[in-house]
Amino acid sequence: MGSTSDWETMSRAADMLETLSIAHETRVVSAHRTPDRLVAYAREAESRGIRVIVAGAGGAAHLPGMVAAMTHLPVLGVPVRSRSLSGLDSLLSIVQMPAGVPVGTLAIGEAGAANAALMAASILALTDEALRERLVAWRQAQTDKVPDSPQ
Ligand SMILES: Nc1c(C(=O)O)ncn1[C@@H]1O[C@H](COP(=O)(O)O)[C@@H](O)[C@H]1O
Repeated sequence: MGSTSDWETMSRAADMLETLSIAHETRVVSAHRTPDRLVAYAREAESRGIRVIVAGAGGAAHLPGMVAAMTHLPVLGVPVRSRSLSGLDSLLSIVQMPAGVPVGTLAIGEAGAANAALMAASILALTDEALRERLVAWRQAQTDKVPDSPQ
């Protein structure tokens, strides 16, 4: 994430990864404030064994796109809700990538963060049968919790 202030949102992704027993790390990396850290993180991620990167940022959210420019790993972007423009700025900054450098962009805020983790799980489950089973079970539990009437 671009700032510690994003953690309230991005912790939803970490919680979901925890729930699905997916190994993960959390880092604060900013294209604007820590550009050298960004370059090192993006360039070294694949060789460190990372398989999917979830990048959350708000406002002028260049982080996901810059990471995607420097790695061949899948990058999932989460637009964090901003104070001034409620995250519309974050969304547009992340989603409007030029052709050739994709960022899989999720919804603004907590739902987007949780869904980024679920999307990462789906990607990883393609080559991990045990994870696929945990993901299917989680989805089924979600379905089972939905009442068929409001009262
Ligand atoms: N969008 C970016 C980037 C980046 O894109 O690299 N780095 C920080 N930020 C964002 O600035 C917002 C305000 O940050 P502060 O709360 O630290 O002032 C955060 O949502 C962060 O993601």
